[in-house]
Amino acid sequence: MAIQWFPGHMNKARNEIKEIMPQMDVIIEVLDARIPYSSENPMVGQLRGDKPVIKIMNKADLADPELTKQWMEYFERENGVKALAFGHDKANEVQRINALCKKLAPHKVGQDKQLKAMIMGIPNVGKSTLINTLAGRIVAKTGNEPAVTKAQQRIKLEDGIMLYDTPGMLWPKVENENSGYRLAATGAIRDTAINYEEVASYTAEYLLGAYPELLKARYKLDELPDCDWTFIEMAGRKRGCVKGGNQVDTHKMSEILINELRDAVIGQITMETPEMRESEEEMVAELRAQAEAKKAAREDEKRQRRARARKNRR
Ligand SMILES: Nc1nc2c(ncn2[C@@H]2O[C@H](COP(=O)(O)OP(=O)(O)OP(=O)(O)O)[C@@H](O)[C@H]2O)c(=O)[nH]1
Repeated sequence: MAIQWFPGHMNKARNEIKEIMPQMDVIIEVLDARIPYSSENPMVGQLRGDKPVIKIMNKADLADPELTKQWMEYFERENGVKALAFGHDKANEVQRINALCKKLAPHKVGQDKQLKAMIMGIPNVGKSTLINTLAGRIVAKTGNEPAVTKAQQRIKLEDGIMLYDTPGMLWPKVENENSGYRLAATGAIRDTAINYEEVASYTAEYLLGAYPELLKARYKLDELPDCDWTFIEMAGRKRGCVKGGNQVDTHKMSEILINELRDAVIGQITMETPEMRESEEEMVAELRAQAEAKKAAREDEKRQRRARARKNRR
């Protein structure tokens, strides 16, 4: 599934971040705890240099607590990275972020000093909600639709911290098709850009492997389906998604599955593990290398053709 969704303000954001990054003391990266790999912004890795990063595993109330723990340990193995998990109730967490910022940039703590923290995150991870909680007032617009945050702003927090907000960003091209499905399933991609049936099929296959009992219980299935489409069939009938000719309305059942996954009514589900990240990164690197080799071969062929033409002209 190719993702055709890249608002122009995201390009602008990249340039803005590049420009202000050198002044920053700490980067706060907001992730969706259900997809910690796919909701990572590649710009953080590309532009951070050796700046400390706090990874916020947001929406942890919707995610699998055991996997959230594993992800945090995994992230913290990287130099200068700390991870915190936040759910809906963020008010109690403000002190934890402030204290961590200060711990990571102690040279910016004290009278007349200002610690600059940049907050980054792909659309709809809950960045604005977190900013409002940190600020203790409404400074950022929140909403359930991705790409609500559009302009950059600075927010003065207590304790001498200046928070730099950046517009929501998704990367220019999602090279990993599986990430595309998971971003769509959890709601990071606009609904108009997704094919419900494809996303539901991917989701059902993943859930059958990782959380079969939750699926069985939620959809009151007597037995475990053997594949994604058997699941859509069985669950569709249980839910009364049937149209003319006693056919299952697969589109309707697909919508139900995705909406129930997003609302966590199936259970606390995480769609990625650190192992998946490792293997998919390898796959992406391989695909990239293959594409580059193909491009080099094409250019080589062109060069040879030009050389032959020159020779023939002589
Ligand atoms: N369950 C749950 N929902 C959350 C949490 N944090 C935010 N949300 C919801 O997620 C949705 C998106 O939140 P926003 O704060 O608008 O997200 P954003 O990252 O600023 O989005 P953009 O403006 O598109 O960049 C809203 O419906 C929030 O209520 C959380 O910790 N748990």
